[in-house]
Amino acid sequence: MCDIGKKGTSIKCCGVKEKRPECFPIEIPDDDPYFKTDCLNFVRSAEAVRLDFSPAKLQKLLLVSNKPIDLLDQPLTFWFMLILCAFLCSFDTGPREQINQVTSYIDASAVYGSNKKAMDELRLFKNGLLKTSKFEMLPPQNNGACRLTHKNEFCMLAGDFRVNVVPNLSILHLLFVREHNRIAKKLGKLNPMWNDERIFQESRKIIAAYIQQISYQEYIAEILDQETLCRYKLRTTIKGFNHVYNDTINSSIRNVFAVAAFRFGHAQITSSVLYYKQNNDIESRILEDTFHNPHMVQDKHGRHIPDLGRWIVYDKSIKADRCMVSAVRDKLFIDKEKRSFDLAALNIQRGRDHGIPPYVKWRTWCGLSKVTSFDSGLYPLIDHDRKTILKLKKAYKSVRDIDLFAGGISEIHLPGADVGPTFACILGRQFQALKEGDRFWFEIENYKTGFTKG
Ligand code: HEM
Ligand SMILES: [Ca+2]
Repeated sequence: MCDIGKKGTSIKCCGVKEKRPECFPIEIPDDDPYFKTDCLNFVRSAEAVRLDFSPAKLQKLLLVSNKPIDLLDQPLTFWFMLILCAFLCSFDTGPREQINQVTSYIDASAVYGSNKKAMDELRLFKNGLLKTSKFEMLPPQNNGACRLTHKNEFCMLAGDFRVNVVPNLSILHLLFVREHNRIAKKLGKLNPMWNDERIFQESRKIIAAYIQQISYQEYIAEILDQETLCRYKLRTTIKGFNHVYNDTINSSIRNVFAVAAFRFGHAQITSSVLYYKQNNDIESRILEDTFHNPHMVQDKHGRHIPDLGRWIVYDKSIKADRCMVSAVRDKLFIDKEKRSFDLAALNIQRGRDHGIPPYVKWRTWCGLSKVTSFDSGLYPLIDHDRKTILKLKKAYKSVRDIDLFAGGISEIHLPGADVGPTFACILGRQFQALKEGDRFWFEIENYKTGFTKG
């Protein structure tokens, strides 16, 4: 999300005389249990042009005084003018769209960056290695926005700009950088004729395959139920090839996936970050102290990294229900002046910023039962418990107003899943597109871009 103004300064939308067009601040009601101010800063996502060549749009262009033109009877210049016009006209029409900052494909872009320039900055250009700093840590970045509380600590650089948000995220970035370098060293030894470029790309191919396999077989298989996994063909093969690629599938990230469904993980965030020590001792820090603070990772030259790793491996994640911990609901990115954000509110407002249709519309899109009322009549809410329905009724005047994030996160989970039916459908469809529309998917047989039979 872009909230950078001129010369890299943040855009202020609260307490300013003249609001900029990018501003869409959240009004805070007087009875808010935490916030004492009346305004929460919110900057709209950068807008993009939507090139609209839909049949409806073209038909509109072809109508002259409400009479359709005979298409078969037109000279070549007409077609040229038509295409030019469609292109130019689309610049100022159509709904507002947003821009992606990272590649949609599950291509290890969090490790290597989303473009060549970013990748080159991360490479050592020697023996296929990625850059690290002293004690095999991530390399430093100069203009990162970190809260440095201890001497000699630094903001870290990785393939994704969110690397410093919380320590448990930072160590996952680090894990894959170290693994890349471990593989690169092995490949270099096994293939003395390979140059830096070949070792680097082959190692990258392996890391990307690891991440695809872990995402589908370990993660998605855990968060979704068997039926959804089957319906959207999300399982990967254990052995051999799987020719899943379909060049008609659009693998980009659906707006609804990014602004609502995949944010279900925000309800799994815990209030503390823990060290699970080797001697079974547990140490914890409150989450809000760890935002953008590399201390837990870099303390004692990274001695606690395995302790953080043990925590994320051994501890069960919490249920993704409608409750979010105070550390992100009240104290997200809290600063010295005690200014903070509310992640649930940001999610809902981001949905409105991007113009996402409401909860009930997504149910229809997913082929789920119609909803026309909260708890009465022919089509009431059927995937929420009684207490939640009452809460939704209190918050929204009409059932048609329920924002997708609010309606989706509070659904009763499908058996064996971490989400309810609406989010399961949106996640399932997105993950299917990310797999079947990926020419470099790791299960595809291709001697250059894929793997040989093992
Ligand atoms: C402590 C952990 C986390 C923090 C502090 C955090 C914070 C944030 C923030 C501040 C945003 C931008 C909100 C906005 O302005 O719209 C965001 C976006 C998002 N988050 Fe999280 N998040 C965390 C964990 C997670 C997890 C575990 C998941 C999913 C499993 C997740 C999924 C997403 C998604 C999909 C977006 C939208 C990204 C985009 O459109 O570019 N987050 N998160
Ligand atoms: Ca990517």
